[in-house]
Amino acid sequence: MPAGAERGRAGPGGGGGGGGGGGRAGPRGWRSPAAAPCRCAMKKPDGKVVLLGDMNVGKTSLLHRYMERRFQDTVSTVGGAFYLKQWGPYNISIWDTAGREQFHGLGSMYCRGAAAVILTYDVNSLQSLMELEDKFLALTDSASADCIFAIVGNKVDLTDDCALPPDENRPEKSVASCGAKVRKQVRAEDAIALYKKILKYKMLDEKDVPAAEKMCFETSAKTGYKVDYLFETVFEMVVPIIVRQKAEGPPQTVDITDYKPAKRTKSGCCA
Ligand SMILES: Nc1nc2c(ncn2[C@@H]2O[C@H](COP(=O)(O)OP(=O)(O)OP(=O)(O)O)[C@@H](O)[C@H]2O)c(=O)[nH]1
Ligand SMILES: [Mg+2]
Repeated sequence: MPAGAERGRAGPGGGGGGGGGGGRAGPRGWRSPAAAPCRCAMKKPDGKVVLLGDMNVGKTSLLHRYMERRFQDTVSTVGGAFYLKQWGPYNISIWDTAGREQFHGLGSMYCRGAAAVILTYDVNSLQSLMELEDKFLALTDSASADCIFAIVGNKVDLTDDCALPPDENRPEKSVASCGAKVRKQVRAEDAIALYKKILKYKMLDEKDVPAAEKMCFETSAKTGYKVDYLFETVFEMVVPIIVRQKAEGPPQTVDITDYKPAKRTKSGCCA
C-alpha cells in the first residue's frame, strides 16, 4: 500500500476513524479495525468522501486503482469499507459502499457529514445512471450542506473510445483495435443533465457551485484512465469544506448501530 494510505472496514459502533495495520485480514485483504492491536495509533479523519452507486459499476475497483495502484478481482461489497488518504495536512476517509439494494439503508449513514459524494455509474448501462437519481440521491440528504457532488461514468475502456484524445494512461489506439468495443450507452450530456437535477434537488444555484462539465468524469478503473484526476480534483475541492468543518466542531462519524433494518411481516414484505 502506498505511503499515506490506510484502510479499514466499518464495524458496529464506529468506523469514522482510521483503519490500521495489524488487524485480521478480511475478504480481499481488508483489515478489521476491531481486530487491530491498538486503535490509539490510528489517524482520525478530517473529512469524508463517499462513493455511491449501483452494484457492479466499479466503485471498489476505482478505489483500489487509486489507492493500491492496480486493478484486481473484487467481490460485491458488503456494508462499507474505507481508506484513509493523507492530502496535504488532512486525512480524508474515502468510503466504499455496497450497491446491493439490501444495503441502501446504510448509505445515508455513510453520507452523514460527507464533504463530497462520488455518484458512480457504468457508461454501458443507462439504468445505472438513472438509479443514481432514483435510489441514491436521497441518501445524500445527510451529507454536509456544502457537499461537493461528482458524477463518474466508469468502464470507459469497454467502449469505442477512438474519438477520445490519448493521454498518459491511455495510449492512442488504431481504429481497428476499437472493433470489439461498443458505443457508450450513456452520453456525457446525460451525466451533465443529472448533475443539474442534483443542483435543483439540493436547491443550489449553478453559479455557486463547480460547473457541471468540471464535475462529470469518465474513468476506467481497469486502465487507470482519469482515476487520479477524479480523486485529486475532488480532494482539492473538499479542503475548504474540511477547514470549515474543523472550525465548527468535530467531524461526523459513521455509527451503524443507528441502522434499523425494515421490519418484515410474516409474508416477507417490509412493514
Ligand atoms: N472493463 C472494466 N471492468 C471493470 C471496471 N471497473 C470494474 N470493473 C469490473 O466490474 C465488476 C464490478 O466491479 P466492483 O468494483 O466490484 O463494483 P462495485 O460498484 O464495487 O459493486 P458493489 O460492491 O456490488 O456495489 C468487476 O468484475 C470488475 O472487475 C472498469 O473500469 N473496466
Ligand atoms: Mg464494491
